[in-house]
Amino acid sequence: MKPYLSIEKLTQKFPDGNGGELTVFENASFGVDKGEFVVILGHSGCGKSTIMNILAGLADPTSGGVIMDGQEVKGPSLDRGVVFQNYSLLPWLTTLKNVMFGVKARHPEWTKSQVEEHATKFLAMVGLEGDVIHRKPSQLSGGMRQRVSIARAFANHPKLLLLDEPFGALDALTRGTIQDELLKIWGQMEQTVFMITHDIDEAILLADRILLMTNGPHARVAESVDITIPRPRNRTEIIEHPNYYAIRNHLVQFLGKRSKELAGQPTQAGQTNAPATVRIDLTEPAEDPEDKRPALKAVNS
Ligand SMILES: Nc1ncnc2c1ncn2[C@@H]1O[C@H](COP(=O)(O)OP(=O)(O)OP(=O)(O)O)[C@@H](O)[C@H]1O
Repeated sequence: MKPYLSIEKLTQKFPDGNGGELTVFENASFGVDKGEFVVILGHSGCGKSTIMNILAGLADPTSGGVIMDGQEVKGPSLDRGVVFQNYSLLPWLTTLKNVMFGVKARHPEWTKSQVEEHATKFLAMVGLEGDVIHRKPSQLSGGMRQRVSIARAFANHPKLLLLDEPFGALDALTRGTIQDELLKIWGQMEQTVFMITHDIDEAILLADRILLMTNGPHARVAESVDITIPRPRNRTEIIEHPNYYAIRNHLVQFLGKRSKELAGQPTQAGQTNAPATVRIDLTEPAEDPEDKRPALKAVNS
């Protein structure tokens, strides 16, 4: 059976500025299940934002396509919500009205008070209550603005929520608090999320699965790493889990070394670049009682 979101043989080429062609990625194929939180990690320039723009329907790939819930993704739609690093709030509307704006578009049949109640509920879920919701974005801190964009995105309950480095502009303390709020709100809804980040610890905290991209050009999604740490997760306790550093080391090693080694290998005609599944679980008993090595399995490789 096809996954809820299916990325099929996606290829992106751009003019390289010298009359030639830059192949960013080729035949990238992977799936995301309904309600899954998937994070993509890779070095600058490998094509993460390009994939995100295609998923959002803001750009067309050179070839290949994206199927979501049985339909091909074509152009932007309310079914796909995007949260960017720069908040993209409407500056002339209050916090509450910024959230209501999207809810009204999604549910045109709702009364004004239904829309307001729904928006207020989601703002409260990210800790914005009272007078603050009647302030305009310019009167809020960066962290508060990002909370508003998260509340707005979740309040619309899109089929797919795309997060493009949403915490990149925030200080570490605020970032931590909002990560917790994001986890809380995500835990209460069956929301499919696809997120870009450069922060390995953030990726482990939030994701069900992390997709690892090799360096470009000719980048590919080489691995899909299962995050074998039970939920609910919490920033301070997660590091105590036996799998935490084993997973972290695998990711660091991939980004530091293997992303370069695997880079730049053009695909054969017709080849599909599906990622290998990696599952690291030190809590699983080793098959051979004498074997004390970490349980590391690669499937489909
Ligand atoms: N419209 C465009 N025209 C030409 N080249 C482009 C265009 N958009 C992106 N590129 C090139 O495609 C490659 C991938 O860019 P992309 O922004 O997707 O990378 P990224 O992985 O998101 O990087 P970062 O982590 O720095 O945001 C880069 O080499 C970039 O220069």
